[in-house]
Amino acid sequence: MSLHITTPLLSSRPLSLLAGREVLLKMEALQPPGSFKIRGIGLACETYQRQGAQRFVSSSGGNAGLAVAWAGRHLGVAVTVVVPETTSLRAQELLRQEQAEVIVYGSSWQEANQYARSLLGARDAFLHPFDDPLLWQGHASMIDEVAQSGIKPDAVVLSVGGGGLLAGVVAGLQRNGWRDVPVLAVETTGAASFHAAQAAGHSVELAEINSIASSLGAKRVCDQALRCASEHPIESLLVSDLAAVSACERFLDDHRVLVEPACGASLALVYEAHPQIAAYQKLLVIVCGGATSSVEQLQKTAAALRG
Ligand SMILES: COC[C@H](NCc1c(COP(=O)(O)O)cnc(C)c1O)C(=O)O
Repeated sequence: MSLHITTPLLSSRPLSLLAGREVLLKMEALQPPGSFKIRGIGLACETYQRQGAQRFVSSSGGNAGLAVAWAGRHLGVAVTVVVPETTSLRAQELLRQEQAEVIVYGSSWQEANQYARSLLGARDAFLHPFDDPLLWQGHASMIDEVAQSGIKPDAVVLSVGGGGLLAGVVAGLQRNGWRDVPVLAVETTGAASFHAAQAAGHSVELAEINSIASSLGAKRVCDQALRCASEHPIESLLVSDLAAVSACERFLDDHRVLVEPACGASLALVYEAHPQIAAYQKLLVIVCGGATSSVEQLQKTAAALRG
């Protein structure tokens, strides 16, 4: 019994009409903790529990931390999540709702992460939000499900934060014999760590993150994401914060599902008719989800961005 669910693969009528091509949606927003994260985090937590872990420790104030908290509650393992002061009260509330111990420490993820690691004892397992082979192996299951449906996409659209979703989807494409299916890897312009690494030809750390898509806010992508870029066709694309938020608003109307701007970034390729999608007839969008938004927050952010 896995901790994640098999999610719907929808053919979106409104997005297909808008794009003039078939747009398929892998609805990871419907995973119980609210995002795709539970696929990889669930596999990692089950593995670490089998290896004797009696506590899971995470430094993610976002959806990865929430997936760890959800997995711990279902596996009967204690969870401690260390989050920076910038973490929203809503995110902290969601973590506590899953019975996780929440420690607020530091003004950045880096500080919270260092403190989280300092707490680790012999019986603890640290769950990294994106840089762990078990995460990539678990995330790949979403592509297995697409292959099992008998539908082969011409390209896959996904969002990039630290690169764990990208690494998982590429692993899934390769293990299903789809090395010819390119990935359109999307970031917001203020969180473009993968784009910077691609341009530089090596790993790059951004000086700062400057995007409302906070769940994409990793200053440096994992090395595995760069390895994927050297062995699989990947195009790195950027969208604005406004395009990402507008996509969330339109998606809520079109499909009645609220997602974070991190997910809106991918949907924006379709809603903004990005030229890069014109080459593909059957487009698969990973609707990665995200639980730390609210309708009120989305509307406030959109209004602020529109000025
Ligand atoms: C800073 O945050 C990293 C990570 N969120 C990552 C994330 C991504 C990107 O996934 P990644 O590329 O990090 O594996 C996409 N879409 C959503 C809704 C996400 O929450 C976290 O939750 O700690």
